[in-house]
Amino acid sequence: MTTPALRVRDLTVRYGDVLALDSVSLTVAPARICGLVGTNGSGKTTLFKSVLGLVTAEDGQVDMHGHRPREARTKGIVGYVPQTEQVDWHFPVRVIDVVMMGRYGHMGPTRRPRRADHDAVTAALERTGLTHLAHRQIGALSGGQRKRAFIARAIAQDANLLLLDEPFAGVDSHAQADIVDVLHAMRHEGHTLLVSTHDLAGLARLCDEAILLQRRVVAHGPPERVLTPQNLVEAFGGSTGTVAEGVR
Ligand SMILES: Nc1ncnc2c1ncn2[C@@H]1O[C@H](COP(=O)(O)OP(=O)(O)OP(=O)(O)O)[C@@H](O)[C@H]1O
Repeated sequence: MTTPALRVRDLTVRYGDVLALDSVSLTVAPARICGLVGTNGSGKTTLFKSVLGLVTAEDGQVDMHGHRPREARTKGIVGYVPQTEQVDWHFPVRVIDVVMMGRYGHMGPTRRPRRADHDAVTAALERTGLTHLAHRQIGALSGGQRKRAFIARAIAQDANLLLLDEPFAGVDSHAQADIVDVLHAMRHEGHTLLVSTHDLAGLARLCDEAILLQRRVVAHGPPERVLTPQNLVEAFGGSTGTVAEGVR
């Protein structure tokens, strides 16, 4: 059996009295796109933070090809595309500098870019259609362009496992289709992608598999088997009719 790109076992995370993840176990095989869906507060970001080693688990284990989260993050084995709403856009930095940040794990402590780093940044800007905006301040981009800049950073990083937090939020349908193409190309090259999204209707187009999270894993498998009315009611509440409407 192939070694999973990501293995999470019995992961429990609490913030004080709040139980954010309750004994979550899952594995994702290499070169797969796995959608992560659930209500607000269902633990998606907490799962990402756990995989990145940014929160301390009460119990359980995460590993990526034998690497523990913190090590995987510092070695650039796992990469993260944040919700762009969480970023300080007044920070005076150009698009090309943001994308170069993806190369830090490949550089020595001096962080002096070499030829391979410049080449990787150029290629990532091209892949995301941002070459003409490379020298613009990141704060002067549109929402969709900002997302693409962070995806370009992740491409330049060349991480084995990539976590994308809501890459489609606030992005028009044209730009969404461009992002989906880039993500499919990354999967084709062997990257594994875990993508949190509220876009249930677009899940089957994007993903090979999906995880429905509600503090614990409600269902995990092919999107059409995960998004059943019963599972959706369990995760989102409401009646089967109203929830199922949302994914048509
Ligand atoms: N730093 C924190 N301190 C206390 N509680 C927290 C903290 N971060 C998250 N929580 C709580 O943990 C639970 C899971 O939050 P999390 O951010 O992981 O959910 P989410 O699925 O990413 O939500 P959303 O879709 O709104 O981004 C929520 O109840 C949230 O209020």
